[in-house]
Amino acid sequence: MSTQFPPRVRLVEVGPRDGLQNEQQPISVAEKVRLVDDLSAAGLGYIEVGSFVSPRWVPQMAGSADVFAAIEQRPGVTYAALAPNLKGFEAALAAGVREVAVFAAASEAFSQRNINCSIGESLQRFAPLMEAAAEHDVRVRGYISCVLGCPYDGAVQPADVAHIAAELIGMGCYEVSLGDTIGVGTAGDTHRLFDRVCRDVPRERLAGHFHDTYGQALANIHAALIEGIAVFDSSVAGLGGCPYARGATGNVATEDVLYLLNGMGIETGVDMDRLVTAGDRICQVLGKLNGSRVARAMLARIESATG
Ligand SMILES: CC(C)(COP(=O)([O-])OP(=O)([O-])OC[C@H]1O[C@@H](n2cnc3c(N)ncnc32)[C@H](O)[C@@H]1OP(=O)([O-])[O-])[C@@H](O)C(=O)NCCC(=O)NCCSC(=O)C[C@@](C)(O)CC(=O)[O-]
Repeated sequence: MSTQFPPRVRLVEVGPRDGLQNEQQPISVAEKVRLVDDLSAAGLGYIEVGSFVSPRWVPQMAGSADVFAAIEQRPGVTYAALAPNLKGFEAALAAGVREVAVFAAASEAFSQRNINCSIGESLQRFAPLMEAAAEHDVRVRGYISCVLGCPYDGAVQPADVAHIAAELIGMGCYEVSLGDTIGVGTAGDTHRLFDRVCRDVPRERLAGHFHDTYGQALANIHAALIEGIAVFDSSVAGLGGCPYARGATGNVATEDVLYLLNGMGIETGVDMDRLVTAGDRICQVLGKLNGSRVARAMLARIESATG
């Protein structure tokens, strides 16, 4: 079998946002800034830094404007933030953010739990945001959660995901990231999903966002690569989880995705050693086990070599 894989993949690092949003313990602005700066120094060209959402809903993201003010903005790196509505967009704009992401869901129950409105209402809320973004020349990325299953509604139909993805693109999102929020999908599901969505949206405008709850994320990324998808979201050290999807573990670890891609000869521009160091550092700050198996293996090797 000869499969044509994309020669280059863009990694969207979501650790500082998706990774940290679920942490209960306080994390200082300085630590968040350090994480973002470590990640850009490792060569990541796209970093989701924070969220402009209600601090009552997601308290950990409350200081996002302060984080944006203090990070070192390297040329060529995109520093993005989530914005669920016009209020969030205006706050992001005031903080100097030049790229935002809106987020919808493929299931009604998750939409209600996550952003307190139906899928249709969420798209209506995005309309004035999209208008304002166009006016200020701010790029907008879109997310769809629960594309391979919902913790409340169960199965999700690929045709429904395709419909919402096409709506988001039609509204002006330059790319839509399809999120397996609870990590239940398999490689077969991933093939079927992208095969169906690509009938309505060009594959160049789609990304994959996999959580590793069932240990399937790398297999799903490989399946998506076969479908010609060349943008993947991941989180350093596998940090994360969604506050509105109980039991969902972190995103697939960036180190693990990088190891896969390096082994396939696919370019990313990311330096593994620096990335592992960045992940190790934030795990020590949080006092938690590193969720990347690659990082754990590399760190163990270094430890045994240095005695
Ligand atoms: C969307 C809302 C705000 C609706 O929340 P709501 O309560 O329906 O909003 P509202 O418009 O009725 O306003 C209620 C209050 O919130 C305020 N408010 C309203 N908007 C904002 C804002 N932007 N920033 C700050 N404050 C805001 C507003 O000003 C008002 O304040 P009050 O008058 O009561 O003092 C709320 O549900 C919310 O913030 N949800 C957060 C959802 C979230 O961040 N979830 C995690 C990220 S999504 C995710 O992780 C999935 C993803 C993307 O990674 C992909 C995947 O894996 O699936």
